[in-house]
Amino acid sequence: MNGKQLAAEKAVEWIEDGMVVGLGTGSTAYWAIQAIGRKVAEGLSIRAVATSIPSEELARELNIPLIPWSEITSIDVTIDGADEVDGDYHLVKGGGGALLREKITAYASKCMIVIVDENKLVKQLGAFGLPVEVVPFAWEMTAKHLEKLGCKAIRRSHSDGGVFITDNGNYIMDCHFGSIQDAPELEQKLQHIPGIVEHGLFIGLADRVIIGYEHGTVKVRERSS
Ligand SMILES: O=C(CO)[C@H](O)[C@H](O)COP(=O)(O)O
Repeated sequence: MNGKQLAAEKAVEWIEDGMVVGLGTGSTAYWAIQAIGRKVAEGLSIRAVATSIPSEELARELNIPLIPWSEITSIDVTIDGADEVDGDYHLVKGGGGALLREKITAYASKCMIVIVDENKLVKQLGAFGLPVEVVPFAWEMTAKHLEKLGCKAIRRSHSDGGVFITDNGNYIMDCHFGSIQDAPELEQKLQHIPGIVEHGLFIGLADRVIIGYEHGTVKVRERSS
């Protein structure tokens, strides 16, 4: 098992019968969805919501019962990956472009479990370009406002050059800060720019971080509230 799979297998231990579960997005969340699918096949009774169309499709393939958002008031536990995690449980997310649905899901969750391999742990956020979802209207202007915060903002494309469009019909600007000195302060600044739908800084949302190491061990870190 690689570090991502180890973390995912550990995380599903927190899922109990009757829970509403949030399914994350990405190559680490993939392993968690697989493990949940296995448990459902063995008789675990849960209901789930997904953070992206690919995760929803995977859940369907594995017969994980999905429910509409209109039928729930909160989520018991969400298991999702991250692109960067610092020592204060601040995250950068959105490498897979699903940050808006991921943040809606994390915010609605009683417990957000973040699963990563050791490569995602950082002293300071920002080496990974911060994904910011923006509406297509006047996106060039929104990019200029983003760059005033000290980054280089690049509209995300596919390898064939086509513009990346999110599940919500928006663009992603990857904002290269190099290092983010004060993530909560940057979060506040981002809230004020019109045109931004959501950004990939997750502050105060992660409750537990599970780290899988290549040599086969797993560490669990709990955030004290
Ligand atoms: O935020 C995400 C998708 O929007 C992912 O959780 C993040 O990009 C980590 O992905 P991976 O587990 O593939 O490294």
